[in-house]
Amino acid sequence: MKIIEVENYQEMSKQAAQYIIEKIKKQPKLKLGLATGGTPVGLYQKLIEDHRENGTDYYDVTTFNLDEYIGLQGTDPNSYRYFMNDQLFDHINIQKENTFIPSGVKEDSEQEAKDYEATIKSYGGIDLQILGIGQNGHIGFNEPGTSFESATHIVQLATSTREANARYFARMEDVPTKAITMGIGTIMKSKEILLLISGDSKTEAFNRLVNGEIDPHFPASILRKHPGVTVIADQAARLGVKVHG
Ligand SMILES: N[C@@H]1[C@@H](O)[C@H](O)[C@@H](COP(=O)(O)O)O[C@@H]1O
Repeated sequence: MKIIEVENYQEMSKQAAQYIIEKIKKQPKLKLGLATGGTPVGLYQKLIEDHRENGTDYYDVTTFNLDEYIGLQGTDPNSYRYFMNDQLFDHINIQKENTFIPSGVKEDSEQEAKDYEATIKSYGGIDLQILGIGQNGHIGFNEPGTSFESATHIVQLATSTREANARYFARMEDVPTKAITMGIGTIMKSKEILLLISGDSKTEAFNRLVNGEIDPHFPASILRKHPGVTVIADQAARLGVKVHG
């Protein structure tokens, strides 16, 4: 696991954007895995700025998002489809039909999970997956205890995750209790992974990520076994953490 130490959120976002832009230049048909949450917002802003100023071309890029809430339509401002359109897709020249996000409103969500996994496979898999990390080590919505081999599936959200995401909703009761997420196995099949970690609320997660045991109770720990992982961590997230080994 390669760790890039940066000073702050802005710097993390800038370096992550550069990383993606370089990749797209080399591989215009990049299959790019994307994440939601507060962490990648700055990265998406940098990509938009760059697209405006330098014209980086997304026409042939295909994207796959990690997850979606069950029960929210794509037009719901709290859905991850809405978030992605609003924060990125509406501002670059990507073809909307090439942006995949699992649906949270299919009648048969188990089938939707299978179909999503099959779609990723039919495109030859993900070249570069962007990840954030939850305080409890979740990646996508893979909560502690999820099998490292899991494919896209339906999850019951941990109370701590619902609380952490409640800031986006009017009331705690409005936060969905379930989500559909790529599995840890799906994420691990990505050729390369770029994990972003910022802020003092993530210090413990950063410590466990780089120094802890590889254990399903801290899902992100499995990333240490992936040969192509880069972590960009800002100073607040690294505060006091020594990287061993
Ligand atoms: N499903 C998302 C994750 O993909 C994200 O990494 C995590 C951290 O969010 P944030 O970046 O807001 O701290 O929260 C959510 O639960």
